[in-house]
Amino acid sequence: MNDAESRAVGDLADEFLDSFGPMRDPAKIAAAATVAAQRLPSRIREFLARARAEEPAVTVLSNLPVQESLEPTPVGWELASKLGAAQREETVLLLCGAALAEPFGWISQQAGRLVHDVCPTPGEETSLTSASSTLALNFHTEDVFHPCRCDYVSLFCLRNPTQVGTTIVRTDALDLPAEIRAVLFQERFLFLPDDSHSLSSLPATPESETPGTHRGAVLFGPADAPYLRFDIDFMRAVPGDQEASEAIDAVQAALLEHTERIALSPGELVFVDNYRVVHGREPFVSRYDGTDRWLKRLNLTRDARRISALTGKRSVII
Ligand SMILES: O=C(O)CCC(=O)C(=O)O
Ligand SMILES: [Fe+2]
Repeated sequence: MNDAESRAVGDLADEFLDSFGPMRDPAKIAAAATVAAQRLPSRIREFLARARAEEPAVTVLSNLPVQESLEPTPVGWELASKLGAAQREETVLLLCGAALAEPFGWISQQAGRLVHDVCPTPGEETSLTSASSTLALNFHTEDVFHPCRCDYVSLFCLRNPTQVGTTIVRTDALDLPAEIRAVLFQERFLFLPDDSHSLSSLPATPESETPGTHRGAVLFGPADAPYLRFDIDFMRAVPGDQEASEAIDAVQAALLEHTERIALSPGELVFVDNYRVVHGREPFVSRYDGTDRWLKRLNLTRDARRISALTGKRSVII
């Protein structure tokens, strides 16, 4: 966006923050953001409306406002939450996201916050969560286990001094043999909650000891341009199904052949279509000196009523 549009987004964020203060009530904030997003510059609303209609794999907004006086990168989301770090940037993400789809969160993830912090955390360097650093994050569908997982995962870059790449693979790029595709279209796979979810907040399921486990297919939707659900670290074939297990390996191998990278710069916001793209992250070295990479993250659904239908509650926090 141009500088005038960027300023207008910043002004709208300030106005929103003045009216609503820190984000305490997620349902109220999400609804208010959807209304306020109508006042974003028209070119941005049109751009995002087109993205919603045409389903591009990734959509990027650039030149969004990030304050010169941005505070040091917090060492983890808990501290960020306690400090209320980068509230203005959080609001910018919320407003832009709400122009594309509906914000929601998880009670089991980052304590039910609507906007998350993605920054390296001491002790988590090799974890399988966004708080890691030295270990690459494998390609994954965000929240692969859940039927209400987001349509878009949005990542807004505040700091990325060493240009660490977010890695992606477009489902359309995968050229899998027909017999493997046929297996992947069948519900022969178990998807598990990833380590960013606290298991105690997830419902127990009969299918497995792990709460929140869900059975489903890897490919679904349009036969000629299928949607994908995949996370090598948090899925497995139904026990005893060797063919399904081999199909998982075939997908993982294909993903590694079609890797693209997006190294976000401050002020860039990427909306990753969570049905059409899997994403991950390159490894990097964290410094914990306030200059580390820092993103804000927001989950977006195209239909929040799906959440109410499933949970039996009118809530934007699953
Ligand atoms: O840090 C990134 O670029 C992506 C991390 C990630 O997978 C996520 O936050 O969902
Ligand atoms: Fe992710």
